Amino acid sequence: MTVSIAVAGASGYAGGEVLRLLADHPGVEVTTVTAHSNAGQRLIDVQPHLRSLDYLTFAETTPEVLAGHDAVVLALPHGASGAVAASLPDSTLVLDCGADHRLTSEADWERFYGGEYHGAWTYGLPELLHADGTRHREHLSGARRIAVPGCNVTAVTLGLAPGIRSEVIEPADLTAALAVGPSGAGRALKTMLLGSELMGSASPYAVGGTHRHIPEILQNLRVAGAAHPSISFTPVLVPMSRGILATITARLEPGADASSVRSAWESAYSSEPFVHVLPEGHFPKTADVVGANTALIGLAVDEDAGRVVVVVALDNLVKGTAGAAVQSLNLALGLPEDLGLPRNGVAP
Ligand SMILES: NC(=O)C1=CN([C@@H]2O[C@H](COP(=O)(O)OP(=O)(O)OC[C@H]3O[C@@H](n4cnc5c(N)ncnc54)[C@H](OP(=O)(O)O)[C@@H]3O)[C@@H](O)[C@H]2O)C=CC1
Ligand SMILES: CC(=O)N[C@@H](CCC(=O)OP(=O)(O)O)C(=O)O
Repeated sequence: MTVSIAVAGASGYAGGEVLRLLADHPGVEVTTVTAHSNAGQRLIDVQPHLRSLDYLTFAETTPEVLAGHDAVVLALPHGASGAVAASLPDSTLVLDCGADHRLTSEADWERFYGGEYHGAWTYGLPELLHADGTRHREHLSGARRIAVPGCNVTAVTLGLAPGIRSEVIEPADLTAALAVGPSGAGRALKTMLLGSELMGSASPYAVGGTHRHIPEILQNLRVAGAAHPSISFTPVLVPMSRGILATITARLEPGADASSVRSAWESAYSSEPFVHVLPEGHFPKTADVVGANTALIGLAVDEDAGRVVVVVALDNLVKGTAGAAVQSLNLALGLPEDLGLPRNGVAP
């Protein structure tokens, strides 16, 4: 049976990437796409790279338009998906690429986002290691409401969870500095601004513990077993269209060494199709993962500093959003988890 899907916010970057993956997914058919200012336009006039979807025209994003599908993917700005989702039947699988249903703490929502709190949904990070050794994918089977993680959050969580679960790193005093591409900010970021100010520069933003992904990272680290995690998180916008390179450090627990560190990460991800730990001495680049639903992890122990250094690369629009949405959709519907998901990137 083919699953019928509507994608809301399909004129944006995240929605466009969801469509690129679904277009080649053998188990689904995209029957409806919606937009806001682009409603009424043909999809391929706005997303000209999506040639096989030339039969689609953007409708308005309304509950009526989205009703009647087996699955709905929401790729709307923060605050826009809560009300839309609430009007869809419980039996419809709804995946929200935005933040509206990620945080379990209403206080965190109010502090970092504000506006109406809609409650948390099942979290869409299948590889998330729980403190008891289980994986989060078990919670996704049969789920009908899924909150897709933030892209920076995915990188930092995948980078830290094995060390926390196996108690080789201290969950307080963590640091993460991320080089991020501007596509993470969506299509709304002004093109002229990108050309004149972003190119040729590296620009920090949300410095000093203010980034809205911090509570989501801490929430995940608690799931992995950290009682009181704390992290200093600094993103830096760099001139690459896609990608995140997260450089994360953590203090070694007493008694932990290079061997126990490597074994913690390798055992956590040895069976994962989309998360790979690189051999000793190898570190990932963002260019290695462009277009792929893959996160690559490099590890080192800095003996002098007494810290583990974890470097994670992923494509913010694939493993950081659209790929995570499709992977979660597969699990929710009982399809093979990797169906329709590219493991290989594009190069150069
Ligand atoms: N870009 C990324 O790497 C990631 C994005 N996300 C999340 O995905 C969601 C979409 O982000 P992204 O694609 O980057 O953003 P874009 O700005 O590229 O796209 C936003 C989409 O939402 C539509 N839209 C804009 N305003 C409204 C509104 N008031 N009501 C309904 N629809 C509206 C736009 O329509 P139109 O263009 O026709 O006006 C467009 O389709 C966000 O919640 C974002 O946080 C999550 C992880 C990573
Ligand atoms: C460059 C840039 O601005 N990137 C965004 C990442 C967007 C993302 O992960 O998604 P959500 O907005 O859904 O949380 C940021 O750092 O906030």
